[in-house]
Amino acid sequence: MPATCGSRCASSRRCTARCAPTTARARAWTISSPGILTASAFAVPIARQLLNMDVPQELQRLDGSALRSLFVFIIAAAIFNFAFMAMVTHRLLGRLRNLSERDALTNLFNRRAIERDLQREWHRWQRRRERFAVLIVDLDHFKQVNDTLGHPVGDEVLRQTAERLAAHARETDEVARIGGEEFLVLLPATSREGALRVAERLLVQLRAQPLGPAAGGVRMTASIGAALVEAGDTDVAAVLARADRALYGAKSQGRDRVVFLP
Ligand SMILES: Nc1nc2c(ncn2[C@@H]2O[C@H](COP(=O)(O)OP(=O)(O)OP(=O)(O)O)[C@@H](O)[C@H]2O)c(=O)[nH]1
Repeated sequence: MPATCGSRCASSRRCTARCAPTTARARAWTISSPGILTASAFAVPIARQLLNMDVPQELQRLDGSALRSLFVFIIAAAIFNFAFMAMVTHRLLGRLRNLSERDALTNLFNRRAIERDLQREWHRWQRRRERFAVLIVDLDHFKQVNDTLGHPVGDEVLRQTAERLAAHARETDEVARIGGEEFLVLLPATSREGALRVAERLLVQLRAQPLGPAAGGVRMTASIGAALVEAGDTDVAAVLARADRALYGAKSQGRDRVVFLP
């Protein structure tokens, strides 16, 4: 278990609020506005040049219908260019967003993304009294895998563990990698019993089958600290602190188990 576990929730960086619905548009504007301003700065002198230009003799000789065709062609080319650039920008923004929200090794949500979603659930809880639970899942004795089979196999263990967690969480739950061998499962709109059922299922799925050959065929277990949002909680950090303490309890009681606090 990382040494920082106990202090995690005291950190304001971990629990920073990000308001999901408005940020995507705000981010897109922040990224594209310098481009728009630069383009405008160039557009004015270029337009002046064009207005001052003499019409070439070849163009002067064109009749009405040829001029119309040329005009239509120029407009069509401009529209095509605009649509193409808009599509490229849209794809790039999508990729950027994906990169900023995903863990590079496992492709699960990263800490930043799950913090945003934790805040969203916190607001739901405050507005509608909809309870959410968190599970902190920490692999047992993972260091031994690295020490005996090497770091690349350790990485594969993390990847395959991530796949199993994601495959056996509920459709509406979110799984994130928040540290080396530590994962967080966010369970929206749930009860203590519901969260316990999911936690037990994840433990069974991890220990039931050894991982694949690329992960050394090792059989991994995990310890889970679980917590449900309570009336006395002042923020998300309070819930995470309880899950952290529960995880510590699961480790000290012998690992491969879930402990629920309070
Ligand atoms: N392969 C690999 N190892 C990592 C990564 N991130 C962290 N680690 C290793 O994970 C190990 C975690 O060790 P510990 O915190 O002692 O945890 P543990 O061995 O699972 O022990 P318990 O949690 O107490 O059961 C350390 O050896 C880290 O170097 C990673 O991305 N890839």
